[in-house]
Amino acid sequence: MSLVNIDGVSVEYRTDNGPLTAVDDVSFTIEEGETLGIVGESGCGKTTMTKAFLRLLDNNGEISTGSITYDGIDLATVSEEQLRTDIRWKEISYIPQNAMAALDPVYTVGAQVVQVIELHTDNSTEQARERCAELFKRVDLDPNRMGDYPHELSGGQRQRVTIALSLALSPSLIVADEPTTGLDVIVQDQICELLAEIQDDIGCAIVFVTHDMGVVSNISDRVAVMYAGRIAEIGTIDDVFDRSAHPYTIGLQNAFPRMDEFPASSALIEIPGSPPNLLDPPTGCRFEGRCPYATEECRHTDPSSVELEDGHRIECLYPERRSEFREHGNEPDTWKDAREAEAKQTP
Ligand SMILES: Nc1ncnc2c1ncn2[C@@H]1O[C@H](COP(=O)(O)OP(=O)(O)OP(=O)(O)O)[C@@H](O)[C@H]1O
Repeated sequence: MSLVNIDGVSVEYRTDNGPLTAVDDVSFTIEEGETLGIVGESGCGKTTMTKAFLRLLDNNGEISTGSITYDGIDLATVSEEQLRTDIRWKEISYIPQNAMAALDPVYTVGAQVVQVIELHTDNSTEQARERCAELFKRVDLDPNRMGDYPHELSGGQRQRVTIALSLALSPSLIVADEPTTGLDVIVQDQICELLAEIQDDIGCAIVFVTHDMGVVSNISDRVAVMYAGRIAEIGTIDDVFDRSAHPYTIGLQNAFPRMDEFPASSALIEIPGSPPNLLDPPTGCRFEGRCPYATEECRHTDPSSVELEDGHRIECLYPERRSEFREHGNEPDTWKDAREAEAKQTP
């Protein structure tokens, strides 16, 4: 049985310009003990999707349809009280994008971890402090830093504190939203390694959000590629990287250097254009305007999810053309026509 079942979930924000559907009818599962990477360009709905798990959405956002089932509980509709007492931290914890914003500047970092332990367990303050010191050691922070304020730590150290916090109650699922953003490459690697070690230790599942295909290929067992609020492709690392079937996935791979190739064997190719405005998404396939293989049909018909092999799914009208997409998808000329079409449209 899957740890979490996300079924037909849409998330809508109320804005001055009307409703904006940031996540649109998305379905996938999270399996026990796996790392699921969620990847896609800025604004495609990754943060919104992950915040929806714990109903941490901004005040103007709500889950408008669908269910998110964890251990028989629908996280989309469970009471705030039950979510707070039984789920957040204990079962599912969240590592936010910006560690500085997540930590309270007026309390020491140790006090913040101790408070979470005291609030959710029967531990005495003494026991909670001991547990906090253990957690600090686990994330390679000197327990003497427990008395420091967030601004006294480096960015990487602050992110280690949020990881310690996320581990405090040994959850079954840690949701990490771009935990390495803003950190230098060496610290990024260290944080990814730390998360992988922790997963081995406590056997939790991790959802790892990033816009970087290189990072996702390094850390994940499975990958969901999001585009304009939808899941363009989902599958194992091998499905998504070696048997990519959606032109968007191929385009994203072209745009990032491969972690296992240094120096890079080919020049990076950007995907022309930009994602659609989610206040007024186009009819048909959302990637149509940027896709080198798009047809007239793509402009009118919304692709539904097609399963290619066990668990490998894409939303594309042409699953049978996937070998052709793969064969030519990493050639600059393939994307040139789409670039020229885009240039013609730009006044
Ligand atoms: N509070 C909000 N009110 C209105 N629109 C929002 C709000 N938060 C996000 N959005 C919009 O929802 C869409 C998805 O945003 P989201 O932050 O989930 O994407 P993302 O893929 O995580 O982007 P990034 O990588 O930049 O964090 C975007 O169009 C964004 O502008």
